Amino acid sequence: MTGRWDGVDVHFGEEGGRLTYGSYLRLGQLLDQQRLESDPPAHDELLFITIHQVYELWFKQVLHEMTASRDAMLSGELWLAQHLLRRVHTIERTLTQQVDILETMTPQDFGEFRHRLSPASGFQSVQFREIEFLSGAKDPSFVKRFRGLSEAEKIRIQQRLDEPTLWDAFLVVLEKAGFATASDDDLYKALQTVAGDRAQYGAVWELAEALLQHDELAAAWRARHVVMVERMIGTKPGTGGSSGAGYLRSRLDLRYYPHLWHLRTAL
Ligand code: HEM
Ligand SMILES: N[C@@H](CC(=O)c1ccccc1NC=O)C(=O)O
Repeated sequence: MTGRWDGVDVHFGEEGGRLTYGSYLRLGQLLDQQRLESDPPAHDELLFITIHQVYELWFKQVLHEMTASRDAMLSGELWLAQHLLRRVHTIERTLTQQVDILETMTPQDFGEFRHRLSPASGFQSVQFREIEFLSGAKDPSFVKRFRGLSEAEKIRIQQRLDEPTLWDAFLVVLEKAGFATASDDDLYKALQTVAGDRAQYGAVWELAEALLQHDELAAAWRARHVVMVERMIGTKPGTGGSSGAGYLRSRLDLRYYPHLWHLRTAL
């Protein structure tokens, strides 16, 4: 296609000759990654795969932003740290809303291919566990429970166990602002002072709020996921070998930043 722009002929989509929409976004590879297990194909299995792949793409983005936010805290760039966390919040809201799409699938239609999925389950999502670890909830017992990880995945998850979390980085922020954080008492004193003097500690307060928001949104996803599970499979055990909804309910009280929640009672 040819057009005119400021008197210059432009051949739309041909600038540079090589890069195209599809080649830039690797659509050939991306759109060839949805392979059904069911045979004959169950109609809803494409939706199930697509939803999970979209989740994993957003998990990758969330890890990218959380890592940069953690590093920004460590180097004292507080505005950037909260800015990136706000982007994470927006993605997290989208991830919870996506449950609506999957819930257009009925239990009967899920039942057409569910038996093919065992022993796979969301339990084995490495990026999901990386997000938990980087947030602050490091639980090495999950690493042992993974099966069939690639070498690259093993290295990645171990690295997440070894590196500082968002919470570690926030403690560094408090220390650089002049607070002691060694004991719980020190920490609550610091958080109270920040909360009570936002004129002076506005950037630190905003960061604490952004962390709490991340925690709340993760809890909202867990709550939404378990209700979806009850709707889909009732109290059946999970394909991943857990009790199913019972196991998922046992994780609902998980909080990344219990100190920030505890503080609310004192505000
Ligand atoms: C029909 C829809 C779904 C059902 C019935 C379902 C069911 C379950 C069950 C029963 C478990 C416990 C592990 C086991 O299988 O024994 C589980 C864990 C999990 N699922 Fe799903 N799930 C669904 C959709 C999703 C989606 C869309 C995601 C997004 C990635 C997801 C991510 C996870 C994660 C990360 C875990 C591990 C949670 C943890 O250990 O705290 N699930 N799911
Ligand atoms: N665990 C689910 C199956 C399931 O949802 C699933 C299976 C394979 C890969 C990802 C899954 N998603 C979340 O667990 C079930 O027990 O029905």
